[in-house]
Amino acid sequence: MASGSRCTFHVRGLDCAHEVELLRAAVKDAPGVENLGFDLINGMMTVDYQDGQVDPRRLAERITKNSGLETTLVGDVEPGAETAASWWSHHGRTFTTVVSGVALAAGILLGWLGSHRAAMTCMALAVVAGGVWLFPRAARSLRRLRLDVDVLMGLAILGAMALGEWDEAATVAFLYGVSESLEALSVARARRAIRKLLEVAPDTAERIGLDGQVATIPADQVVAGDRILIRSGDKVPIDGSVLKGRSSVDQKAITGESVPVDRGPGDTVFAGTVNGDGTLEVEASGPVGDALISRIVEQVRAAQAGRAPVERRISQFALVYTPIVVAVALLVMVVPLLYAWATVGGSAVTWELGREWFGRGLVMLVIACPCALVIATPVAVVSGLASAARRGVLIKGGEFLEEVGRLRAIAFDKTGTLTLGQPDVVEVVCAPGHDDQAKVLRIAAALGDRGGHVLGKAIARHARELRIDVPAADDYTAIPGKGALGRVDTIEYHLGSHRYIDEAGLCRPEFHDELDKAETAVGTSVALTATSGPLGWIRLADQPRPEAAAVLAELHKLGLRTIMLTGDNRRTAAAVASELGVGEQRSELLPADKVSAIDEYSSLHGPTGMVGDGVNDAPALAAARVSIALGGVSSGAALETADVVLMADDLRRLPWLIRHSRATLRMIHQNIALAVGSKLAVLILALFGLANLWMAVAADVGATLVVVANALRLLRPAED
Ligand SMILES: Nc1ncnc2c1ncn2[C@@H]1O[C@H](COP(=O)(O)OP(=O)(O)OP(=O)(O)O)[C@@H](O)[C@H]1O
Ligand SMILES: [Zn+2]
Repeated sequence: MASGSRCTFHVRGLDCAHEVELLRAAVKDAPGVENLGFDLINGMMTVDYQDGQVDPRRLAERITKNSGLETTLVGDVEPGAETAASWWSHHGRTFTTVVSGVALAAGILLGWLGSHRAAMTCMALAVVAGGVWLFPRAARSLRRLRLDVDVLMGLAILGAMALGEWDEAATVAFLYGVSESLEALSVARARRAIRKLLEVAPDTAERIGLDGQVATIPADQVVAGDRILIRSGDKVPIDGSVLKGRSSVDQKAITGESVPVDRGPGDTVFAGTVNGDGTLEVEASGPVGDALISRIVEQVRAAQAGRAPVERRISQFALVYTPIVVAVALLVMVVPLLYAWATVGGSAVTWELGREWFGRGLVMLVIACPCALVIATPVAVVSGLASAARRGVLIKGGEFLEEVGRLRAIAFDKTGTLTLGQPDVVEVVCAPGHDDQAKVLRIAAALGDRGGHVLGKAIARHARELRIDVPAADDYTAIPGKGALGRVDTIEYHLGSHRYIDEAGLCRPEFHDELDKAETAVGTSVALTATSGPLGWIRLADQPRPEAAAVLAELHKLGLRTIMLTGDNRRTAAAVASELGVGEQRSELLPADKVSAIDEYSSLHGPTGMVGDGVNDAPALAAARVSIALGGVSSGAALETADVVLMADDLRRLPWLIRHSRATLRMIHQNIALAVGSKLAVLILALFGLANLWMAVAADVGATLVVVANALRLLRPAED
């Protein structure tokens, strides 16, 4: 199979669902093109293609020619050209709409004053000004036999002119201009909101030179290893680790919570966060482009480029809806005439009758436009994604926003998710017949040091705190969900759950009973054995997250079921579950068992999401309808793999996320109902000859306006 490449284009005027259709059509037959992505917020389009089959520059020319939208390959644009045409590309539509509106108003006024010729001229001007964008696009669509908004509106305007209804034609042209400007404005609004996310990092940094002199340089010139001075009250310009100084840092830009965190030598600070009252000297970990905030912005950008499933369904609906309404419109235009001719005869087919029904048909052509309907979803989705990002919740696409809103249950991993994941050793116990506690700790630490398991690492840390010399283990092998084995001084040892050493045949009856008893105490006991038999066990205790109980209670109030999935032993699991008030719990699960538990739970209770810390729960996260990772600030891995990332190392945003997703879904549904309802109302009025063209367009524009305004409410900064 040929491998694929991706190229990105800047498309001038790409800011609504409508242009997306034009662009899709423009590349449809190009060989080698595999997948298209659209970023309405930044006016970008990405094309995935098979290597060697597509010349991106030629493709840009082709798209420009076929769609009429000026398309340039990113990297090819000279900065000068960008600004030259930009006033027109940004404000051109608004400008022509205003001209059209003024001409229309003048025309109406002159009409009242009885100056009919002058009024007609003004109306004609209003049509031309309102139609400069519309007619060329409509012509292009017609050539490709596409019935889109432009074609329908264009036909309505021409039809009205044919009937001599100049004021109607002018009104339609003007109102359509208004609706287009509104769409562009609403997208510009969302675009700004996302850009604001980026702007949290300052443009300059203060670099400390080798001679100790401080120089102000552009932030994007910082490279890994630079020493950066961050004064009290300043924003941090780059990600890095503190070399000198101590201060509190407000991480709101990243986590959405303005709880200051203490930072001193060795700690990490992030670009975009705000330094408190100390001065810090920081070693940059890399260029600004690699900073966490840049990655978040990149993810949000990519997220809103995709289409949410509701959006896709609406587009499909529009694809059917429009031709049907157009067909009805045509029937309305001809059937009454045919009927009159068949029943009464040729004399009944009068100019008056034709005019009447032709007019009603035109109204229906306008109703056939799916505008408000199509814009209803993307604006809501983009607003929803952007406002979530502002609160430290990174959602990887509209589909996940939608899925979260539909969840019926949430599964939680235990360690690191419902608990802090920082276990401490509370007890080291020797097996019957042994008495060297230090040896148990030393060997366990040697194994724990090799792997990445929290329990093993905690044991190793504890041993070092007691100044025990931890030897290096050889041939370390981890057995996920069970334990690990390895060699210390050529002797093989096993470290793991009681179940693991039972299954490995390494347990002994007396030890078994004592360990069983010990497991009634708080915490998790990890057993250590040699091949000759048990040496002892180490009990570790982890703290529940302080916010966990309240979060679980709130989720229950929101009507969600909760379940805890853990590899830990039954008693510990039960103790944690009852302390926190988790709905259900399953224990002693291997990673694969967690996957089947999620599947089972989903089929019993409906869509189930999974919350984990993204460290060792990847399979279960992947199995869930939506995977939610917490602690984006502390684990970069979570940022890449989970569908939703709570940037703070904290569960409190979870109920907010549920409410937010549900609110977004509700808003989308309201918007759709509104758009469809207003169409239906006009349709019925039109059938009875009670609606005219401007009413139909006004209903469309009105609905678009309300729908967009409604969706933008999601961007409102709220206290929570
Ligand atoms: N590398 C290891 N070192 C020591 N013990 C281990 C190791 N791997 C697993 N265990 C043992 O197996 C049990 C289950 O481990 P596992 O890593 O599956 O837990 P988990 O499912 O991640 O826990 P939780 O569900 O609480 O997050 C642990 O409680 C521990 O006793
Ligand atoms: Zn046993």
